[in-house]
Amino acid sequence: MGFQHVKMPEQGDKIRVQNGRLVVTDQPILGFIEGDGIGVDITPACMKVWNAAIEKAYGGKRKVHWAELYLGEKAAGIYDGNYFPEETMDAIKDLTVAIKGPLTTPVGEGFRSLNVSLRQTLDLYACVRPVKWYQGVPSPLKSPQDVNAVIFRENTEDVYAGLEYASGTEENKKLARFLREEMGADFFEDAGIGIKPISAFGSKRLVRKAIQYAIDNNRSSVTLVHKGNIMKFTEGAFRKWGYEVAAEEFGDVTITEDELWEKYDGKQPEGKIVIKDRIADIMFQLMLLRPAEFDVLATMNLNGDYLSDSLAAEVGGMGIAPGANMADNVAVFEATHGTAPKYAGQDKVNPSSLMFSGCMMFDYIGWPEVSKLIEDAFEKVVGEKVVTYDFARQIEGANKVSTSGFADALVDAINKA
Ligand SMILES: NC(=O)C1=CN([C@@H]2O[C@H](COP(=O)(O)OP(=O)(O)OC[C@H]3O[C@@H](n4cnc5c(N)ncnc54)[C@H](OP(=O)(O)O)[C@@H]3O)[C@@H](O)[C@H]2O)C=CC1
Ligand SMILES: O=C(O)CCC(=O)C(=O)O
Ligand SMILES: [Mg+2]
Repeated sequence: MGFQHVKMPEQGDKIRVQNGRLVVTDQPILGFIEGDGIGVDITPACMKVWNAAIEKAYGGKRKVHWAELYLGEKAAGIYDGNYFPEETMDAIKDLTVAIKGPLTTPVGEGFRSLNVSLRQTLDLYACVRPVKWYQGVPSPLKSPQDVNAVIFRENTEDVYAGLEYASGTEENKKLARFLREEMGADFFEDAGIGIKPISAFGSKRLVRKAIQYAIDNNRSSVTLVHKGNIMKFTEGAFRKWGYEVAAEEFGDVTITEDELWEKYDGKQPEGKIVIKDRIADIMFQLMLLRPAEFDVLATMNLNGDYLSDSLAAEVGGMGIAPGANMADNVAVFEATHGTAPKYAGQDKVNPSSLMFSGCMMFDYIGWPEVSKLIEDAFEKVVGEKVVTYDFARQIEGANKVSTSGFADALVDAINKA
């Protein structure tokens, strides 16, 4: 495949998918996108840590050949103002696996989110965000070790679908007229209008992936999070479709919460995953007060976006929350946080969110030794109170270091492991 600006490494092999399984050689090519804002700080820092852990784990037998791809401001500089070059999409499809830094989205005006466009263009329908506590990390909870959840957030529809019509525009007036005259709707004259599509197809494939993950990883429950009491035919339908997938496709390994009590007196039977649901507002309280009751969470797009940042706060904050955008055959790993513009270029922020997204990526390609080394090094370094500013402000007597200083401390710990 010929590219205009993307330079594929001279060595290395593209990851392939055969019969639904990844084929990864010892010399894979992985795509990376630096990202806007603090991308310039965290991406090089993470590269150092990832490469050191790979070298340590495999002693030179395995190596990643990195291919830089472009989105956002860096892309605009290279592709004549184009923030979202098509060849980046082609390259990600070609490479199958990539990792990206955060990308800026203007608020209330300007272009649509590049992150959302990426997810929709590549149909990366599941945003997977594990939330767990590491020893030594500061937390506002009394028992942060009880937090061990994995959010499966639908990533392509909901109010993120881009069906939004600004107040005062012709399109808005046309739609408002239709809604009033044909549908009997009533709302203020000058309302901006957004449409929230939630489909059976999108909901079911997301919940299917969440249940499959729970099966593959020995998880005990999948909770469908929704506001179905208010938005009955979108969020309520998500709940209904979620239970349908569980019953129709995983009936032999799942039970509902009602069945748990009616048939098993509340004692979870061996080999069964409990499917339950909670209304979104109470879910935020439950995850603070009784996080141990929750495991895999399946959400629509907006609820999952909110819940991700809220849960991150329970285990150290945005600086440590990893994630992945996944389809069945393509995956783009990324931090949960954004571009934190006020810190851009200051070598200040915590690189751990992107770093742990990388760990998810190495697990995904079948190199778990790499993530194990990084996780162990992280606990060792943080245990010695060597931390970036975000943790330092929550830890008494911390030794505050820069982004690159933290990466260097991790590399040192990895080399000594
Ligand atoms: N996937 C993506 O690419 C995403 C992109 N965005 C985009 O990012 C831009 C900024 O969004 P905003 O809402 O400010 O959210 P951000 O996540 O960028 O930043 C919010 C705050 O979170 C903390 N934070 C974020 N990253 C880190 C880190 N690595 N280490 C330590 N602390 C961190 C900082 O807190 P403090 O101020 O307390 O120090 C920061 O001010 C917007 O354009 C938004 O659209 C947002 C989310 C995801
Ligand atoms: O696309 C964006 O700018 C924000 C996306 C976001 O907040 C997220 O995916 O968590
Ligand atoms: Mg978000």
